[in-house]
Amino acid sequence: MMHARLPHGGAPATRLDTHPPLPHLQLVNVWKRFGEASRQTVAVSKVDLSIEPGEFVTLIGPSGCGKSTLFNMIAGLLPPDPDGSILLSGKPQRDGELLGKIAFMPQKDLLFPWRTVLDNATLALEVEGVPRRRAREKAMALFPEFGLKGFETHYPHQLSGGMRQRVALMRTFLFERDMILLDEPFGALDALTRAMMQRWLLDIWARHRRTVLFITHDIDEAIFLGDKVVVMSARPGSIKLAEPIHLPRPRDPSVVTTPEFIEIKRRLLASVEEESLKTFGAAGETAP
Ligand SMILES: Nc1ncnc2c1ncn2[C@@H]1O[C@H](COP(=O)(O)OP(=O)(O)OP(=O)(O)O)[C@@H](O)[C@H]1O
Repeated sequence: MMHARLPHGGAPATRLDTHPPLPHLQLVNVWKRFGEASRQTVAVSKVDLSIEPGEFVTLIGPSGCGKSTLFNMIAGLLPPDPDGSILLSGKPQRDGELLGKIAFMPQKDLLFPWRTVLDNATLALEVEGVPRRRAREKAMALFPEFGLKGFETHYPHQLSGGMRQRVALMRTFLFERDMILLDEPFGALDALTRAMMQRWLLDIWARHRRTVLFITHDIDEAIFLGDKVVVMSARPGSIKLAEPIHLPRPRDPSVVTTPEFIEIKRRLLASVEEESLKTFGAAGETAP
């Protein structure tokens, strides 16, 4: 957005100042502690993170480092401790205010087995109060793009793993929010399906231009998809590293064999492994 500033005298400004857009999401000193005093678990500590409008950010970290806790706080499902704040487009969000403002897809696809693919896809819209007919029209328009045309009246058990994930993603996209959180959406898929789904998701993202925060355990996936890869430390999870990925888009699968990709991977792998070893060490200390 451009704003012309008028100097005090009221004469027209001689130059235009540009104000960069506000970050879509800002986490400022975000903490989450579970339990009381001596039995307290600090799941997330002093997290500072900024995500720009339209950015695709991938989040990676060792098991149990607090990724899902962070995700739940951003989705408005869990209140952060009062130390810090979460801002959406520059506006601080008080308790409960975030709920419903961000679309999210949890780790499990949560498709209802007794509902058809179409009825699963429209679920979030129905909950929002969109009339059933309108919800169905909106969903039907997305079926070809999500590779599900012809499967509208199928039931989840009749679909492959990749198709189920596409139904869950379609439901998330249909819940029309500018920001989408995806918690390991491809974690359970075989390598080939996963690679296909990654390319497909980038394609969808390029067309719909939502802001995405994507949790993964896979470093290649994090680099291939992301504009920025964020590495979380071992619990209590904080941001250890935020690495911008300048690989050109659209990204071809062969990018993973380029020296640039391999160099980024080497750096990130060292960082993630250091944290995983801490988790591993801590588990060893408490073992009987
Ligand atoms: N409701 C809760 N009560 C108490 N402790 C919790 C609660 N939720 C999470 N924790 C603890 O907080 C820590 C972070 O958990 P979280 O599920 O956020 O990690 P994660 O990084 O998503 O793990 P994974 O990668 O294995 O899915 C863990 O030690 C977990 O046991």
